[in-house]
Order: sequence, then C-alpha cells, then structure tokens
Amino acid sequence: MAELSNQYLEEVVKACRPYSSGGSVVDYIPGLDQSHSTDLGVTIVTMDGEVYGAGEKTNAFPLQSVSKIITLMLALEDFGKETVFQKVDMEPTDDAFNAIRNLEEDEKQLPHNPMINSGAIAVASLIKGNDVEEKFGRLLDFVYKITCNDQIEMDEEVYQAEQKNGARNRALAYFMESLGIISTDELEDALDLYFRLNSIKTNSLDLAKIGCFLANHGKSIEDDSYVIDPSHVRTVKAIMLTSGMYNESGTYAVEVGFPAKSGVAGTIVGTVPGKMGIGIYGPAINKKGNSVAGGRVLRTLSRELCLNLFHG
Ligand SMILES: NC(=O)CC[C@H](N)C(=O)O
Repeated sequence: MAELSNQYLEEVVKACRPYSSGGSVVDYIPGLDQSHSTDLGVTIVTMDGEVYGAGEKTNAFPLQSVSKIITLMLALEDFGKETVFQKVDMEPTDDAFNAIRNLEEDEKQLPHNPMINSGAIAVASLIKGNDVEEKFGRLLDFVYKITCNDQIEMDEEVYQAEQKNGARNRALAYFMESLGIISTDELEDALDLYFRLNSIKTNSLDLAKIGCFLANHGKSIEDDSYVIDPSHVRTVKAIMLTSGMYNESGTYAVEVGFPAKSGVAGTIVGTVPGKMGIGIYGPAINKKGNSVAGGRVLRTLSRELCLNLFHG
C-alpha cells in the first residue's frame, strides 16, 4: 500500500495528467478554456485534519454540478427524505445529465435522481426562503459551515454565462412545471438558484473539505459538532455512489468503490467514509461530463491507498 504524502500525490498527478488528452474543456465557462486542458490538481483532507495536495491544487473553478450535493443536503435537512423524494426519484440512469427524455417517456414522470440537472432543479425548488437572495444566502451559509471557509462567493461572470446558456435547464424546469413537479410560483426562483449554485467559486481544498464532511457523517471538520442529521449524509452518499458520476456511476462504483460527484468544470469530490475527502480539478472532461484525468486519479488513489469500500 502506498503512503499518503505530498510527494506521493505529485507522482499520481504526473502519471494521470497525460490522460487529459482524452477529454476537452467546456467552452462556455468564463476563465476555463482549452489552455487549461492539461491542468490537474488534487487536495486530500483526512479525518484527523491533515491536508495533502499536488498539481494545480489552488486554481479556482465554479462548483457546477458538485453543488447538487449541497442542495440535496439542505433540502433533506429542511424537509426530510419523504418530501424530497416526492419531487425526484433516487434511481441511477443511463441518460445524460441534462436529458429531458425520461420526463416525457417514462411511466414515472419524475427526474431520475438529484444528481442530474432536472433532479437538482426540482430539489432547488424546495429550498426555504422568502426570495432567491435569502434561499441562496442559506445555501452559501451551509457551504461556509461545511468548508469552514466564509470567503467563498458566487462568480458573477459565470452566473451570467449560466443564465445565457441556460436554455436546456429552462426547458427542463418548464417541462417539470407542466408535470406539476415544480409550481409556477417556484419556477423562476428554482432556476435562478440553480444557476447561482453552479457559479459558486471554489478550489480543490474546498472540495476536499466537502468530501471530508461527508466522510465525517455530517460533522463539522472544525469542532466535530453535527451540521446536519447523519441519516441525510448516508442518503447523499448512497446517491453519490449510484448516480454522482452520471451514466458512468456503475463503472466508478466498481473501479473506485466510494461515493463521488463530478461537475462540468472537470471537478470531482470523493468521500471515503471514516477516512478522507478528496477534491480534484482536471477540466478536460469526457462526453459523459466527467474529468478524464481526474477519474484516473480517483482510480489510482483507490487502488494504491486501498480505499475501495467493497474490498476486504
Ligand atoms: N454537469 C454539470 O456540471 C452541469 C452543470 C451545467 N452548468 C449545466 O447546468 O448544464
């Protein structure tokens, strides 16, 4: 078994970086373009508070779909499992993350799960608050508590790009309105909230802390007090394992063997219960929306540090 250290992580980054040639960087996010295609950064925060990092670990990027786990946690805390899973199902899917097909064609006309766009917009419609500012403020507060970093903020330029390129997400929201999943009153706030959440600016250390918080069963990494009910954290980790890497989640469950969630900026949060959180930034993504080199890092760490939950 390898020993975790900064030097070890540098070797992992060096070995995995060439895999980024198998993906490409999305072209609509301000600050991210092909010149970043070989970027690869990793931070690990262990349960005893040790921090290890390598590569472009301090680069900033928007949270994108990693925010889906934040929204889900707060909605579960606000309403409980029963209410949340009336708006969204908890099943994995072979559809793409922004698919609309199942909402029309499947017998159960619900988003498959909260890790895809339709599901996350439906969950965002639940977040409590008098207006979108208050709702977003609550979510940002929650991110501060999880990461112990109150400097995190929304990237205004990314937010504008999300709105400008939001046709598909608007279509999903309006389709869900037609099905009665989202009410007319909730719709604009839910979409606005979704765009803002995608635009929260973070780095791989913030991601690793989110992973560590989940690994710590919902306890603050600072003082060990519960920030949310541990039963909700169990639900979120189960859904990350089955759906967090979209229609590659089965492969990740087999080859990595712990819960993870990706975002279209090429980020991944990994959580190894009782052990550590892993934050990865590697903007070259494959067609399914997952970081190619980042996925390679997860596989390597799982194998070499014996992190697969289903081994032994
Ligand atoms: N996969 C993702 O990270 C999706 C987020 C992206 N902004 C979208 O809504 O399409």
